[in-house]
Amino acid sequence: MLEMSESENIHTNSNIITQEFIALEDFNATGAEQLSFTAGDTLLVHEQVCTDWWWAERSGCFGYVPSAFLHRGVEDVEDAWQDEEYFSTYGTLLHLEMLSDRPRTETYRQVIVSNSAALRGKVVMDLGCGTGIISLFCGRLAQPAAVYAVEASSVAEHTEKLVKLNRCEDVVTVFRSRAEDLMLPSKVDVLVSEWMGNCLLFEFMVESVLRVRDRWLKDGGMMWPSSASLSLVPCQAHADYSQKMEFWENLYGLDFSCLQPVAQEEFFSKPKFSHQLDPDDCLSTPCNVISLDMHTLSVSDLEKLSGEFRFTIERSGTLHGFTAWFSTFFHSLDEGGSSLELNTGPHAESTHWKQTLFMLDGPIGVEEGDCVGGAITLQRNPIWRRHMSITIEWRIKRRNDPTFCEEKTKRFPMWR
Ligand SMILES: N=C(N)NCC[C@H]1O[C@@H](n2cnc3c(N)ncnc32)[C@H](O)[C@@H]1O
Repeated sequence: MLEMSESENIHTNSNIITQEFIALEDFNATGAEQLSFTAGDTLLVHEQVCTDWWWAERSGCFGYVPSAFLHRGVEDVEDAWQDEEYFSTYGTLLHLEMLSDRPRTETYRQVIVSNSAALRGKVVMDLGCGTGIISLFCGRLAQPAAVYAVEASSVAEHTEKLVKLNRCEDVVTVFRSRAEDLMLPSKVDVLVSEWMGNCLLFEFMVESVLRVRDRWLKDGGMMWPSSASLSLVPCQAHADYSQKMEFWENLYGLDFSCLQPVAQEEFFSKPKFSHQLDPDDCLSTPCNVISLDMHTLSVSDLEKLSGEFRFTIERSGTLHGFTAWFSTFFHSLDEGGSSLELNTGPHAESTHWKQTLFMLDGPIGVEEGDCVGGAITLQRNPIWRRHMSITIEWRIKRRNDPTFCEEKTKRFPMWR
């Protein structure tokens, strides 16, 4: 890596315009002339030497950087949060899908019912209330002093009517606003929200929940969900592999296999949402790879979350990939009361999220007793703030062949 003094003789070209770029992901230099950086770093590009490599500076150090890892500065991005598109999506009766999700909606109802006594006289905020069903549970199944039903999309117009129709207007007040922009009459005792996206974090509504917690939750107040975890399991996915990959090998007697690399890129380079994992396709006992405490988690923690895993294969089969899902936990307002759990995994009643499948670049036969270790990293997109990439690193060791060790890594954008 070159220091400031050495570099001035190499790239002094007065008509070069230095431009600021943001690093989309980590880059580890593989040569002295390259410059390492971390996702989110700001780099000054002094010369776009060629298409793929630019001459750049970070904190007084210079070197070549891969242009594919960089994006123009955030100020160039019109709408890093894509709020207009995001909230217009939720202004529709997309809420029917969420209301139809019985395990999800019933869990929140159970939380209110089992805490109804402790909620008496409390002030509750329902962040991102949608049609307001959680607020209506509070108004009808408990006796809080007030419920602030906060919703930024146009569905809030309907929420007002639903509050009146269900005779909750004395307790529930609807605020049509981004929660971050709220001015409230008081802090709240309970901040309840159904913020979870695919793979737990997609949409990153969780950032809004944390910012509102820091601004409006009383000291000692309750977050519902109180904690969340991401689980992972090595799995088979014969149907997906057959339908998207083997499909091309013999098409009406014709060989279309030259399209398989295209299919690999098109179907398996990104995660598959709403995957229904058959418990019999789990090759091991699932494990928690990431746990979030909603009372202490900070917004900066969201930039990069990672966890390690170590699976022992419990049944011989084909490792096609890994499947992820989340659980959320709701602590009781009563000291020592039991928590409630919403589990979106393959062994629980199916929810509208189902699970998320990460297909590897080729199936691998595994035997009982083999070991699959590694790590998963959720790297938030420094430009497109509702997006992230999930990188899975794994290594396979075979019980019957101590000389075998295959290590690979794959990065899945969700979606940018
Ligand atoms: N993945 C989810 N659970 N998404 C639920 C999102 C619901 O919360 C609403 N919402 C999301 N972020 C916000 C916010 N910062 N302020 C108010 N409402 C929000 C959104 O309009 C939709 O009704």
